[in-house]
Amino acid sequence: MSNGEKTYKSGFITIIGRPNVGKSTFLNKVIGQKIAIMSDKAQTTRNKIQGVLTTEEAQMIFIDTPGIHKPKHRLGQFMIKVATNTLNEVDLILFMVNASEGFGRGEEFILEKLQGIQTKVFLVINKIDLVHPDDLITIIDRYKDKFPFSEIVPISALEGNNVDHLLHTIQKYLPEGPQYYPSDQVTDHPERFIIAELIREKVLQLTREEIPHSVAVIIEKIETRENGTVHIMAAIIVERDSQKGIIIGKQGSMLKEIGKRARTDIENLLGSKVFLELWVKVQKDWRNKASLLKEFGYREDEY
Ligand SMILES: Nc1nc2c(ncn2[C@@H]2O[C@H](COP(=O)(O)OP(=O)(O)OP(=O)(O)O)[C@@H](O)[C@H]2O)c(=O)[nH]1
Repeated sequence: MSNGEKTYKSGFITIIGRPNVGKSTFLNKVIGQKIAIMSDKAQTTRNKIQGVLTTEEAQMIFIDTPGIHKPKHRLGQFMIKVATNTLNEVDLILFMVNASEGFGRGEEFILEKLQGIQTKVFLVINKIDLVHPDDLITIIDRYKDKFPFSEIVPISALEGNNVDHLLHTIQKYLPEGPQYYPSDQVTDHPERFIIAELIREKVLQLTREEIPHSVAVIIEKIETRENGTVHIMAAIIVERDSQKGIIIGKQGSMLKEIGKRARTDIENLLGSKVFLELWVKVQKDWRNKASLLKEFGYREDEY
């Protein structure tokens, strides 16, 4: 464009990294807690959009890359080939690592997957609030030789340090492009997914370390009754009987609390009264049972 006017930029970005490195924290920081629901839009894209950041200069669409984070399970294997396709199709990859943890097999696995990928990769070193600045140099040196990263950006997603700098750097690398989504859209997750995540979040919050992140929530029914109340039936899937006991709690007290807190959030989300029915199901080793993946909503043709 002439007169020095800036052109609009947009692109698809995926954040990869081992569990717990802070991917969700970063996205929440960037996108905020606001969730716009688009219930009438079918989930037809292969990859879930996790959030959209729209500014006057650019639009960044963060998408998930299923299959790259959890190589140990068949769930991962099942989706790994699609992960590779996704990595080649996005405009930028953010490889996030935890500054307070050493380089491990998880990182190595991901770097192997990145070999031969055409897309540019940033190394995002998160949780710098946990390390001494001198150590940061050592961490950077360690990673620098392992992969030709386009940029190395240390941040603290939790405290917000350097997050703006990362966003500016991302913007520099994005191609010229249109604003794909309306400005007020932050995510296109269907309601089902968000509701499941809200329930899962309460399970993890209230049970602290006792229930692993692999706990799944399946929304079995969402129904709007004539009086406008939304009835939701959801199953919390755990792998062990002992975990079921923890989630139910003494005389059902834990499950009741999970339900109460989740209901409040869901009511805020939907803007209507919600009747939430929760139950806990033990499905041993569910992540390794390929036949069950379909039941849990992972369909090969979607990924
Ligand atoms: N000190 C510190 N903690 C952080 C930072 N970012 C994230 N965390 C914490 O690290 C933990 C994991 O963060 P998440 O954002 O859930 O990590 P994730 O990568 O999305 O994890 P998965 O969903 O399991 O893949 C949480 O307890 C966060 O509060 C950071 O910059 N500094």
